This record gives sequence, C-alpha cells and structure tokens, in this order.
Amino acid sequence: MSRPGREQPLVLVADDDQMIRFLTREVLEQAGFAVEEVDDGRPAVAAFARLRPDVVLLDVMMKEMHGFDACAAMRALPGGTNAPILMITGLEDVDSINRAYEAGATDFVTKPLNWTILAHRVRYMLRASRAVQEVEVQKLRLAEAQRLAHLGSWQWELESGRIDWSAEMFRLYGRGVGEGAPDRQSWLARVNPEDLEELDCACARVAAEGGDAAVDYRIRLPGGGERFLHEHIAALADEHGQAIGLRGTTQDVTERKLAEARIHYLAHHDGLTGLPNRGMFHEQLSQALARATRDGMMLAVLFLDLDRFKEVNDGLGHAVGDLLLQAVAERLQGSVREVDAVARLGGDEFALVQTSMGHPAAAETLARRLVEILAVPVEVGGHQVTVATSVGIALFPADGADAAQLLKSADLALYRAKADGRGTFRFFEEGMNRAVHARLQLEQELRRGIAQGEFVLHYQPQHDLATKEIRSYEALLRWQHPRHGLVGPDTFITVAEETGLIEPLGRWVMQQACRDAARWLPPLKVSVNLSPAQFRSGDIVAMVAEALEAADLEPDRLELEITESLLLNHTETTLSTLSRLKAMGVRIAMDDFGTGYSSLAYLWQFPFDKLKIDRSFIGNLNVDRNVDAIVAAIIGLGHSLGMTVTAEGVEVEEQAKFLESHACHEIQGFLYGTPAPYAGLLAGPRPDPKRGLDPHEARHEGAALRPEAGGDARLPVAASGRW
Ligand SMILES: Nc1nc2c(ncn2[C@@H]2O[C@H](COP(=O)(O)O[C@H]3[C@@H](O)[C@H](n4cnc5c(=O)[nH]c(N)nc54)O[C@@H]3COP(=O)(O)O)[C@@H](O)[C@H]2O)c(=O)[nH]1
Repeated sequence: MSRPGREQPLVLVADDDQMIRFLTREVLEQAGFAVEEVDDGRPAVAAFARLRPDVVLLDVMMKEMHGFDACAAMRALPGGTNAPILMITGLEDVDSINRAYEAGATDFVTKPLNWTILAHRVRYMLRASRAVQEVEVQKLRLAEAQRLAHLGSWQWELESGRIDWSAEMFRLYGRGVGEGAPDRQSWLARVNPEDLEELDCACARVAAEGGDAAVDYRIRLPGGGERFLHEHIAALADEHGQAIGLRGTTQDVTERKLAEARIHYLAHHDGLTGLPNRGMFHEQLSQALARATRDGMMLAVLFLDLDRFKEVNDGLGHAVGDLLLQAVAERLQGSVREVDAVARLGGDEFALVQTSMGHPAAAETLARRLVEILAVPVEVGGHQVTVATSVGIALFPADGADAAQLLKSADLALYRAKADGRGTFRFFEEGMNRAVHARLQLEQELRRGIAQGEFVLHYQPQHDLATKEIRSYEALLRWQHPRHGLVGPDTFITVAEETGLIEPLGRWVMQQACRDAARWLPPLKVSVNLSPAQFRSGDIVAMVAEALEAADLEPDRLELEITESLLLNHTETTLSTLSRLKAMGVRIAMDDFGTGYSSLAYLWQFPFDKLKIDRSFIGNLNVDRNVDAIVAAIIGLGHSLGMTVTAEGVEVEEQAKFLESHACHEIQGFLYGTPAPYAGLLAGPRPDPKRGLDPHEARHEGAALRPEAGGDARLPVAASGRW
C-alpha cells in the first residue's frame, strides 16, 4: 500500500507538541506505518515536498505557520492535489472545520486524539486516497486513449441543459480545452447546416424513445475547413428507465471520409482528364433520362472519337498523346453547359449528354461546334497538333429508351461519321445497325481469310507506248474467298486499313510481289500499291528492305505507288520516309494523279519517278476537250520534270492513239492486258530457262482467263511463320 520503492506507507506528522508526536509515532508504527515528524508548518511543507508522504497528519495550531496555511501550501505542490491530509484541530467549532476544508484538508480529527482509532482512520484515508489515485490514472488513460483515437465523449442533462465535454471533444471542435462546455445552441451552430437535421432528429429520437443512434455529420472549424465526425448517441436513464439525458462518443472520421471520397472519385473518374468515366457517365445519363421522361423533354447523346489520335500517340509519344487528351477534355468542358455531362469513355473516346433540348437542331449545333473547336490546333509538349473529331448523335426518345441503347445508337452514328470522311457528325438512322453488322462480319472474315492464306496477287502490265514492250507489272491484291469467289480489293482494303490488318496484308503483298518479280528478267519491274495506313503503322522502310533482301530483288526493279491522300497529313514525316525509300534505290510513283486537291504542290516537294494519270481522265479522252487539254498538260509536266508518265485505264484504241500522239511514256489498261494471276503471265512471254520471263518478248493477252498453276502467289497460311 506504500509508494513504489517504499516498504511501508509513510505518514508525515506535523505538531508542535512533542508528546503528541511521540504518541502518534508509537501508534502508527505499531500499525505498520513509517513516520516522519516535524514541529511546525514550514518544515512540514518542506518535508512534504521532499518525501511525498502517503498521508499527512497536520496540527492546526503551530507556532510559526499554522496548519491551514501549511495544508494550502502542500496542495499547491506537485503530487499535493489529491494527497490525503488529516487536520488535527483543537477546536471543534464549525468555523475551524470549514477553514480546514477550505484549505484543502481531506478530513479532520479533534483533540484530544482517540489513539485507538487513529491508526484505522489513517488506514482508511490511505485506502480512499489510493482509490482516488486509481480513478485519476484511469481517467488519464482514457483521455489519452480518446486523444489518440480522436474520440471525444459528452453528456447532456436534458432538464438543466448542462453539457459536459471531454478534453478530446474540445480538440475535435477546434476549441481550447479550458474554454468551457457549449450550450445546445452554440454546439449545433458548429454543425454543417446540411447535416444538422439528421443529427438533431437522432438526438430527439433517442431522448424520446431511448436506445441509441449513430450519425455521421460535418462540423465547421473556427479557423475554416471542415471535419467529419461519427456520433454514437445513447440515452441516459434514471432508475425508472426515464431518459434524463444523452451521452455520446464522437469520433473524428475525416481521414476515412476523405479516403472514401477519393476512392469513390477514382472509381468514377478518368485519372488522366478528371472527367467522369464510363460507369459514371452511364449513371449520369440514366438520371438525365429519368428527368427527361418526367419533364417530357428530348435529350441527345453525342459520342466523340478523335480521328488519327493513334498517329499522334505513336508518332510523338504517349506523353504528348496524354497532353492532347487533357486539352481535348478541357475544350469539351468549356463548350457545354453545366447541366450537360461530359465523360471520357476510354482511349480517345468521349461522350456528352445534352439535356433540356427542344429540337434535334440543338444537337446539330453542338456537334458542329465541337467539331470546329476540336479542329483548332493544340500546342502540346512543344508540338502543334491537329486532330479532327467525328461525332455520332443519338436522340432520346427516338433512338433508344435507355442509356445502353442510346449509347449503342450514338456509337453506330459515330461509326458512320468516321466512314463518311471523319471530322464530321452524323445522326443515328435506322439501317446503321445492319451496315455495322455487315462490316463487323467482313472484318471477322478478313481475319479468317488472312489466317487461311486466301489472298493472291494478280498482275496487270504497264506497256511502253512507243515499243509496246512491258516495262512492269502492277501487283493487285485479290481475295480467293471460299464462298464469294474472287473478291476485289475495293471490298476489303478500307476495312483492312481501319482494323490494322493492312499491316500484315501489305507486308505479304510486298514480299510476294518481290519474290515473283525476282523471277522475271531485268529490267522488268513490279509496282506495289502502298496504303497511307501502312505509313502510319510500323516501319515501312524496314518492311520494304526486308522484302527486297529476302527475294534478292534489285531495289530499282521495285516501284511503290502512293496516292496524294498520303501526303495530306504529316507531310514532313511522309516525305522523309519517301526520301529514305528513294535513297535505297526504290522508285516512287504518284498514283491517281490529278484527282487530289494539290497535286502540283506535291510534285514540287518530292521528286517522283512516275506520274500515273488517273483513269477517270483517260475514260473521258476524246469526249471532253477540257480533259484532253488536262491530260496533254500532265504529260507535258512529266516531260519537264523528268518523270515517266503512265496513263491508267486505257480501254480503247483511240485513247492509246491520243496518248501516243502526246508522247505519253506508258499505258496500262484493259486494252493491253487485264490483271491476271502470276501463272497467267506465262500465256504470252517465253519463260527464261534460268530465271523466268523475258520482258522483251512478254505479251499479256487474255491471261486472266487461264487457270492458276501452282498457286505460288497465294498468301501463305499462318504456319509459314510470318502470320
Ligand atoms: N493498298 C493496296 N491497295 C491495292 C492493292 N491491290 C489493289 N489495290 C487498290 O485497290 C483498288 C482497286 O484495285 P483493282 O480492283 O485491282 O483495280 C485495278 C485495276 O483492275 C483497274 N484497272 C486497270 N485497268 C483498267 C481499265 O482499263 N479500266 C478499268 N475500269 N479499270 C482498270 O484499276 C485498278 C488499279 O488502279 P491503280 O492502283 O490506281 O493503278 C485500286 O485503287 C488499287 O490501287 C494492294 O495490294 N494494296
């Protein structure tokens, strides 16, 4: 029962009467206490400070400092607040007793002392003191635990309105611990008005019905800012079970709430642009649909896709691609009303809900504006980037009754916008579904056809107009479809380009054409068509070099036909690729010349080896004088620039005569030979015993009608390793 490190409890006895001190010591030592004596108030205070006794017996009447003052002084010392101090008064008057309590005495006894019960009295005091100490320790521990857990506690007496707060409650509310408990009004004034009703109702319910309740609410801190609190409220009942008050525990859950809010945000927003993601857009659209149904209004779903975003990503890097997407998101947000929702659905796809519309024209106006705004070049990562945007529009209620259906319709409309030339918008129409379905089927078929090796090359000769000798063959792709027969490239090239299948397909064409040409006698050449999509994906220079090397074909026997559309975008990159190909020794031909918008500008920028006059001009030769003049001018241009001029689509003798009279170098067309399988070429020329065809004797007539021999121009099946 004594202090730690002390075997017996120590009693400090302060009395100026030596006899009393002696007798007290005798009694207490016999009862198992250790005793320290002093004869006045001042040494008593000093001894208290030094020894920290477990109990003090303090006489009131002493010479220098009486017991009241000594008691008050001890209380002010460390450890003095709860120390058990027994005052010994000689006077049994009320005034002395009051003074003793006022000075802080724990209890008092009067003289003459009853020696029999003194030791018991001291023991009880000591026990009571220990209990108080224990409670104090527990309170401190509880306060510390509450502080660590940000857990406050409070009690509210209903009748008096008195509210007690624990120290942590003050801290939670951003107030000084000693500031004094609040009243109901000042407490609730701190609660966020949006949450007040819920908290107030919960308190009222518990007060009226008993039991408990839990509420989450926000409070406003004195210095600004908010804190989230979790409140557990329980009723305080009297012995009859009647509610006399409320008590509660209050926990700071700000961090958890913020983390939850962050998780919720991340789950519903796109990390790159901060826009709502697909899931949230679905929710927003469903809510907008519910409102539109209720108000009998129209709404529009606009589905946006950036045209050629992949080129930016691949060409300038993903960091630039990301910046571009952020810039697009900003522009989109800046172009819609606050009530309209904008979202990034993934990749370069964005979507928008336009609400409260009276007429479809509003959606058209918005779509037009978006196409325009997004077409303005963006400065990202030191690059001026221009992307066009295609927009598909679906209207509610006409094009779908729910979010999923509307999105599908808008997607189909987008698909049409892209197919119709990009950088434009289209409204959903019945029938789009069927068209898209057919296109998807074609894509699947194409994949299967590639895997099965169903593609073959046909060759069409290009004749020297003066000598009538074949200068080269143009390789033209055909699909030997198991059900549809021989399918021309116009049916599938666009889908191959859009799906990226043009890359493996084009690679195979290049390899096969080089392999075939290597079997012809020099200088017979082969022309291969290149799609702009092939320039966008992969390294075309390496692809050509590999094909030449694998076939052991001299580069100057390969001619690459490109169209003006290739030069419309990223001219600099494309021109540099073309220059690298030309530097390898490969010849470059401008196909379909005259059909583009700025043909002449391209001629000035790149030294093409050949110009192929588009067959739309040749078909109108001798029919339209203007066409005659244009064709004559193109031939003259080719002569001046030192380029070979080839006329495509020559079908009748008169056309050939016109071209001959204007010194056109080469002609290609059904008049001199239709495209035919490789084996069909043998119909005219005599094969070279060592290598293949002799071009000077080669004639190509009716070859297409001949059955294919050997099928060596077929696309190899996947097992060949290249696929
Ligand atoms: N990227 C690739 N494109 C290719 C490849 N193979 C072909 N193509 C392109 O597909 C388009 C259609 O080609 P095709 O159906 O083969 O038509 C060619 C000829 O058959 C046709 N032609 C030739 N002479 C005449 C004629 O006298 N009259 C007439 N009506 N048509 C004729 O012209 C097409 C060749 O044109 P061009 O390429 O412009 O020289 C076509 O655009 C092909 O380029 C491929 O492997 N990759």
